[in-house]
Amino acid sequence: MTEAILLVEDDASIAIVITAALEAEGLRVDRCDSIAGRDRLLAAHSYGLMLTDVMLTDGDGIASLPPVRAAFPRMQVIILSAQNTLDTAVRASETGAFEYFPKPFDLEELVRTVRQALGSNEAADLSGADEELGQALPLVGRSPAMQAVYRMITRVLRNDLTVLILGESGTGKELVAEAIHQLGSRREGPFVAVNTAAIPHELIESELFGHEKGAFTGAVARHVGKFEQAARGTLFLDEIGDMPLEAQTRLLRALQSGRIRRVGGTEEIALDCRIIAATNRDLVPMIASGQFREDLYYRLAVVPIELPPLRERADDVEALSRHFLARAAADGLPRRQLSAGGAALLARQPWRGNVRELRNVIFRLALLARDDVIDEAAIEPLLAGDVPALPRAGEAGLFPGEADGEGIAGDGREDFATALARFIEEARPEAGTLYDAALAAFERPLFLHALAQTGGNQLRAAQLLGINRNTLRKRLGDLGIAPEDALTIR
Ligand SMILES: Nc1ncnc2c1ncn2[C@@H]1O[C@H](COP(=O)(O)OP(=O)(O)OP(=O)(O)O)[C@@H](O)[C@H]1O
Repeated sequence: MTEAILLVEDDASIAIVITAALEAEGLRVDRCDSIAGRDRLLAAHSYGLMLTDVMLTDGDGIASLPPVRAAFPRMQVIILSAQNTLDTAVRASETGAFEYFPKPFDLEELVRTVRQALGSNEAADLSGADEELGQALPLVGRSPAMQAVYRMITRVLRNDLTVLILGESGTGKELVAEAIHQLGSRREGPFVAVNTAAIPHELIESELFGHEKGAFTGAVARHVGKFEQAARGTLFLDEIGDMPLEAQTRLLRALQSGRIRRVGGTEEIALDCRIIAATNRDLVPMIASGQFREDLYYRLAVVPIELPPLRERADDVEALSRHFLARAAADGLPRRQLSAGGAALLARQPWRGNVRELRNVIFRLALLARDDVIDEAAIEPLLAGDVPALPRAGEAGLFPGEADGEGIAGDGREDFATALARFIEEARPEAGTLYDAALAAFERPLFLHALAQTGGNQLRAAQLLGINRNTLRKRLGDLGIAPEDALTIR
């Protein structure tokens, strides 16, 4: 069943037009004109998608979005705005919105995008449709190993027991943590994920516990840490095996006492979140060598859930592959089928990067394959690593060698400066055009690469590049690149 849409728009005429267009498509739309109205509807109903204006009567639709995104991570968001400034576009893209529509917009394009956004939800749902846990679980796989994982998940849904998820990188640890949150009793609260390995050591405590203004040099304002941000929800501590010892000690103290104190603070704050930790490290030898606190291990591993590597559940590879093909199609890539031979070949691979690697291979196949049916012949070159690192548009580029798929840096051994010098010498662009020509030569493979990585999704490509989406759109136009060009790689 298609999910309902929440429209937050205070311009009545625009709201009427959008509602009519979506209802004509058989979609159900609930409407409100303020942030307060939005929050009331969100608390009472479930939506697959929210369309929101930015300037609302009682506040800013973007600024008020983060808690909504955290509380309803599966709900897609499309931002509509008349404030077509760079700032609004940047802020919209920072929220991870599915799309950003500057007003006036093309109604047909909006309806198409709504369908696409809902489609990506449905694709995510398809997988778990008849699993024991019902529609909401986005985990795919019916192997005995995954059945054991599902059973463990069901055991922690109606309690707050601390869960430790163990498994190699890419086995789906974060997905399991999200599933526990979404299906569990804290689903109305936020899911806050922290990658402890990605935070500089000296900032871990302040990130987790927060700090008071002036607690240390640079602490110019009070900072609310992840524990507090996760109030009423779930705190996911990823890569726990990489946490420095002092932070482990503080974490242990927090878990033991059920209270935290901000760095530099005196006030004790009661913990109100479920803790899920994960690691791809083998903690037992780390305990033996003194790198990981044994008492913390036992605190965290109240309920251990072990995700086996994909090579030990080869039975799941076919279902996962089909699932990712559906996801790719929902993301706008060509819809592909997998032949029986192709599925068998994929199931035989070692998948050292586990499900993440399989996912990447399937997305690349969806993008690169010449035929709609993916068979052994289409898969083999990818497994052999026989794919150019940077996709090309299928036309001669400005850099020598680009037309041969070698990208900007020629044969890959040449550094960028040398390639540029060679370009200036050999391409001999007309006087006054050198800068633009060089920029185009640099941007073309870069943008195609970003589009290929994101399945042609411009918003996500812009996020990957770290540039504004409108800038990307404009440059693609200037360069004559259509997002589909990323799909034309032979
Ligand atoms: N059973 C599954 N069904 C569907 N998708 C999956 C499954 N397992 C993993 N994935 C997908 O594979 C990718 C990697 O999963 P995830 O990030 O959860 O792995 P991880 O174990 O947390 O990795 P890391 O240790 O590197 O953080 C994600 O895109 C995730 O959605």
